[in-house]
Parts: sequence; structure tokens; C-alpha cells
Amino acid sequence: MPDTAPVILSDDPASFPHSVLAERHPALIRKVRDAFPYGPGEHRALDALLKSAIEGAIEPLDGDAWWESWGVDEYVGRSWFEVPFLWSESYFYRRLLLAVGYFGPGPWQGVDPFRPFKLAELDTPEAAEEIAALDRLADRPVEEQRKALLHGSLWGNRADLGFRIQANDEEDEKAATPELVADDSESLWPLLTGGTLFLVADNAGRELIPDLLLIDHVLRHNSVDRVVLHLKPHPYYVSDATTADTVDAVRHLVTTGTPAGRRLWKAMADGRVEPRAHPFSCGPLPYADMPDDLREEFATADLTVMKGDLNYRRLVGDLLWPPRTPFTSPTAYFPTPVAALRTLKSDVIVGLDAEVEAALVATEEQRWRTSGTHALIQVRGAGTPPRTPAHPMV
Ligand SMILES: O=P(O)(O)OC[C@H]1O[C@](O)(CO)[C@@H](O)[C@@H]1O
Repeated sequence: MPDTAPVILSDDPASFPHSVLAERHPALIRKVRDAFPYGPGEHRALDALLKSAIEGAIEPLDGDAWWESWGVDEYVGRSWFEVPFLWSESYFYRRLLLAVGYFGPGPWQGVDPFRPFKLAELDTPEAAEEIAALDRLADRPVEEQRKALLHGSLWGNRADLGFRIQANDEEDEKAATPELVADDSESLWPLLTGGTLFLVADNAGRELIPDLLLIDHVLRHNSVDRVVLHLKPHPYYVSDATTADTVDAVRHLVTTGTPAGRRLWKAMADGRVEPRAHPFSCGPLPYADMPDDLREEFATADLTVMKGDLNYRRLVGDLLWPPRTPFTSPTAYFPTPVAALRTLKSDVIVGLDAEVEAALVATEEQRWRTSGTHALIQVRGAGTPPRTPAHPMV
């Protein structure tokens, strides 16, 4: 199997990355503009960002030491579409926050432009049903509870706990298994037998609620001593969870009378659930390039669970790997056993069986890669020696 693969760019107008930059980003600027009564200065900055993102070039982020270390100077002057997709998407969110004055100083400093969307998610009937389903789950055998909670966390807002509990085993297989293109969950549970779990969170709202319920479960039933919850230090990719979003989610569980809410609140107070927010979590690079302090921190985990599509891209590299590349290969550098729970929303994929890939291509051509209708649970246990892979820059 190859050690590396082509970096995903956005320069092909027929590609998924191109549509993200050319269509989703402008639509997001419109949404944010409509959600707040920003003043003329912010509107002008958003206009300038829109123009730059579509027809302009990468500009310096003056005085930003992190972004300088992440290669901004190297890309200045190049089209957003010609630099790695992973890099340009992150750069977009940085520029968006700058445009709305998030980093201040000024009246909009610290005002999360995505907060209204994240809060709205907590008040949906689907979120209420998911919490209600927990009561019904409480009487089930622990194995059934953990499977339902794992799948609730995996599918985030798509396949709720209600669905998992109501379906009997046969229906469950029929409805869920074909959607899972890889399922290493049997290797996951033995890794969750004690010590420290690092969970690298993805989205707030209806994804974070099941993540928190899973955390509560492994603290109670899997002898996990401590969970380090990696969050974003500031708003990112619209719905990514920050500490403030986590507090909103735990408070929501408490105010809806969910017993897990009180337990999680207490676990945060006594340090068994510890939020972390490293600047690299909003960086535009793969985890293979993480700084030494973060690598050393991850190395203290007994297991790291990466949630979501973006974390997957950063874990294996945002590269066009042959889909049958073993998951163990591009993750071998990671300092701990690592698991990915991800719905497929971008072109990157590794660890597929030949038959699974053939069936997906036969029925959907390449749409399965980005449609969000498939998911995976992939695990690399202990025993694969860490190494430093080559992640090419463009
Ligand atoms: O929330 P998730 O699962 O990380 O998904 C984010 C994904 O959405 C996209 O930004 C596309 O909209 C992908 O590029 C990215 O990987």
C-alpha cells in the first residue's frame, strides 16, 4: 500500500471541494449576515471576504503566529481553489471570524456567529425524543445500551436513539448495517476497559448530546476513570463544539431532568470529564503535523476517539487514498490506539473491504463518499508501532 496519496484540492469545478468553496461558503456568509444586526463595518468586511473567497487570493493574517506556523505566508497570492482543500476551508472560517469582529477588540468580540444555529438544534422535537428514548434504554442490558449509545453518537442527528431502541435486532440489521461501510466496534469495547479516554468532539447541539451520553455511560459501566473532551477554542465549521456549547448541552440535559446531566455536571466539577481546547484543533493541518505539546498530551490517553468527518480527514490526511488502504497505515503515527466514528461527508476514505467498495460504486458511483448516508467505525488498537508519515504540502 502507498505511504501517501494525492492531496485533495478544490480546483476541479465538478468536484465536491469546489462546490464547498464556490457555493457553501457564500451561502454561509449570507446566513451569518442575516442572523445578526451587524454594523456597516462588519457588512463591508463580509463583502470583501465573499469577493476574496470566490475570485481573490489568499491574504496574510498579519501577526497571527499560529497561522504563520501553519503556512499562510507560503500560500499568500494563490487562489483559494489551488491550495489544499483542508487548508482553505479552515482559512475561510478564520477569515469569517475576523470579518465579524470575533477576535476584537470591539463590541462583537467573542460573539459566536454560529450560536443561534447551534442553540436552535437543542430545542428540536428530535432532540427531545432522543432524550426521552434514554428512559426506555435504562431497562435494557448494558451491551444493548452501549451499542445504542455508540450508534447514537456515530449518527449524530441522523439515526436517533429512538430508532435504535424501537427496532428489533433483525430490523436493526436491515436498517443500519448496510449503512455502515466498516464496523470495528467489537475491537473498540476491549479498549474501553479503564484509564483515560480522549474524545475529540465534532459538532455541538444534537451530535454533542449523544456524545455526552456515551461519555456518561463509559464512566459508569466501562471503568473508564477519566474523559478528556477535546473541543474547539473558538467557533469553527459552523457547528463545531466549543466549551460554551458544551455547557449549553450539559445544562440542557440538566434542565430537561435527564439524570446523566447531573452526573456529567458533577464529573466536570470533579475533573473526571475535562474539557480541553488546543489552538491546533482549529488549525488547517492533519494531526500528523500536530505540535509536540499536543502529541505528548494525546500520548497520555489509553484510547482516542475522533468524531466526525473533519477529524477523520485530519487523522488519515486529506488525501485521495485508495479506499482499500488499511486504516492502520495512515494512522500508525498516532501516539495511542485510535478510533474514528464518522459519517461520510467528504472524498477521503480508507479501510474499505474490496466487496464493500465494489458494491458502493456499483450502486452509487462515487456519491457515497459525500452524501452523509453512510458511516464507519474504524479502530486501530495497540500494537502498531508509531511512525511519522509523509504528508505532502502542495
Ligand atoms: O461536521 P463534520 O462531520 O466534521 O463534517 C464537516 C464536513 O463538512 C464539510 O465542510 C463539507 O461541507 C467537509 O468538508 C467537512 O469534512
